[in-house]
Amino acid sequence: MPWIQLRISTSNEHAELIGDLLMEQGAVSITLEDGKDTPIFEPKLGETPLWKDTVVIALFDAETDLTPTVEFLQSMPILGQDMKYKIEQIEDKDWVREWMDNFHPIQFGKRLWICPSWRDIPDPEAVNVILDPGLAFGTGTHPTTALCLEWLDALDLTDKQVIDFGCGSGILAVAALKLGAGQVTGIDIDYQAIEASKANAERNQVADKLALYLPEDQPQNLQAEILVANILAGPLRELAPLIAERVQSGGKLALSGLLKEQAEELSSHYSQWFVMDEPAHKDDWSRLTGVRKSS
Ligand SMILES: C[S@@+](CC[C@H](N)C(=O)[O-])C[C@H]1O[C@@H](n2cnc3c(N)ncnc32)[C@H](O)[C@@H]1O
Repeated sequence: MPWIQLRISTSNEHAELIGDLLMEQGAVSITLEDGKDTPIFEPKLGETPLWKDTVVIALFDAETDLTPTVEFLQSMPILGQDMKYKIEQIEDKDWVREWMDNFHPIQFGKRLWICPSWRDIPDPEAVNVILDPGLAFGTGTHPTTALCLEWLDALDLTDKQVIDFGCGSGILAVAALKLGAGQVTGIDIDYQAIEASKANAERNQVADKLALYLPEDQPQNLQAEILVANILAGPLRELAPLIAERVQSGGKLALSGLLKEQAEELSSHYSQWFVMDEPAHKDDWSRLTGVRKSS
C-alpha cells in the first residue's frame, strides 16, 4: 500500500502534542526524529528525552488530502503560518524484506561467522552461527556485539561454563557454544529475548546446552568460568556485585554496551573484584575485560 508522509519541524516541547493532533487527523503512525545531529545515548531510567530540534513525521494513506491538516496546524499558535513542513510520497516497500536483503554473513575474529538464517554459508569449515534475531537485539552489526564476539573467538572455550547476561537474540550464548563451551546460561529481562535465544539455539543444534532465565528465576548459586554482559553502563554498574558473585576465582569477564567516556569509571568500579585490562574500543563504544580475583 503506498503512503504519504508529512514532516513538521518543531521543538521538543511541542513534538508530542503535534503527534497526538496528527493521530486525531487520521495519521496511521507518528515518528519523532532528530532535527539536527544531536545523539541521545543513554537516557535515565523512566526518561524519554527528545532532541531540541525535533521533526514529527506523520504517515498517512496515499489517498489522504493533507491540505486541511496543514491549514489546521498552521492555525495553531505554536506552529503558525511560518510552519516548516514537507510532504513526501513513500515508495511502497516490503521493509522486512529490505532489512533481510541488507543483512549478510559477517566474520568475527579468526574462526567465527554470524550467518543470517536466509543466506548461504560462505565458509562451511568455519564456526558458523546461523541467526535470526527475531524481535531481540543482537545481529553482530552493532559494535558492542562485535566486541564481545571477537573476545569470545579469541578464548579457548572448550568445555567451559559461560554466562551471557542480557542475552538478547542469543548471539553470544550460541557463539560460545559453537566455539566449544560445555554449558551456557543466558539471562534476560525481556521474554522475547528468551524466546529468540531458544529459537537460535535450536537452529544451531545447541539447545540442550543452553539454559535460559528471566533474572528473577536464575539459580541462586549460579557460577561460571566466563561471563559476558552486553547491557548498558547503568545496569552494569548496578549488577556489579551480582556479576562478581557469578564468576569463579580466576574466571574471565567481558562487559560491553558502555560508551568510551564511561569506560574508566566502570572499570575502576569493577576493579574491586576483577583485575581489569585496558578497555577496547569500536566507534563510540567500549569493552572492558578482566580476571576475577580470589574471593
Ligand atoms: C544490547 S542487548 C545485547 C544482546 C546480545 N547479548 C548482544 O550482544 O547483541 C542488551 C540485552 O540486555 C537485556 N537487559 C537489559 N537490562 C538487563 C538486566 N538488568 N538483566 C538482564 N538483561 C538485561 C535487554 O533486554 C537486551 O536484550
